Amino acid sequence: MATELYDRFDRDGYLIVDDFFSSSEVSELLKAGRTLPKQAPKEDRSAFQNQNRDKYFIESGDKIRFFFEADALGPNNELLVPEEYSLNKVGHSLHVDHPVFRKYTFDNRVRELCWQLGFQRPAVAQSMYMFKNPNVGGEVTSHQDATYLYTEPSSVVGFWIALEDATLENGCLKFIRGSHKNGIHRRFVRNSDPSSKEILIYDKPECVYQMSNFTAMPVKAGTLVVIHGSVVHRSEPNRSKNSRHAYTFHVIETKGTRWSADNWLQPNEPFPILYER
Ligand SMILES: O=C(O)CCC(=O)C(=O)O
Ligand SMILES: [Fe+2]
Repeated sequence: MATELYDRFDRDGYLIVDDFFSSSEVSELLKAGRTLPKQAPKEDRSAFQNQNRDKYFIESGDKIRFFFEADALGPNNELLVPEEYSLNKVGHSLHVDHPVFRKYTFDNRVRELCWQLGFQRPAVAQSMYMFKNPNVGGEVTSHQDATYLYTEPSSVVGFWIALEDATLENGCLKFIRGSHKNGIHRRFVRNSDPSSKEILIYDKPECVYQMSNFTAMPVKAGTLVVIHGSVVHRSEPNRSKNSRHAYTFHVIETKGTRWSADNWLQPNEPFPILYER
């Protein structure tokens, strides 16, 4: 592949595509996202931070499930903030089970971009709506997406679409430019120890990355950020008054690759494909 777009992605490990969705399309996605908190469970609130011990997370691959911000819940899981500001994210089957998110995930512009990146038979493995709400919106610690969504050989690419302006104040994405060239540093896998309470574990300790190596990527609503599976990225907590909603989904190559049996996400049906070359 010798497109300029591919060359930039290959050099940096990420790609910024301005105005990927129009403002009226962004409004439709935002409206769908803003109705999600009303559908969240009123009891049995599962904070995102409890994912290791939580079956709620591991079973969410083919469901629309709700993950609360730790700072939004009190000791008895009561809401400490208004319902609309309480969620960290919703995942992981919006691209299958929600008509609006399905429509934009399987949009021809997404297919075209996958084509330009060289995908042969791309499929969508998962999707998430990220809220990053004012005050409570937590940090996303430095990571590589291939740690969580691993194919052999690695092929995952994230599509992250800002539905509100992402700024330095509300926790825009930050990247270590070029870090996708240095391999996958650790994996998040199903625990083979049946006696352990932890269903999912990391196979290696947390990596330490130099904060000064990160480049912040503030973007306008409607911008697509394409994220290489091996590029190190993060986002800071939102301590501002503005939310930072985003819709994100992950594409994998299904031709000539194998989905890892160790991944937390194990599909009951084949992942839906975008096209076959
Ligand atoms: O929305 C964020 O802050 C992080 C999202 C992310 O890491 C991803 O979509 O891969
Ligand atoms: Fe990520």
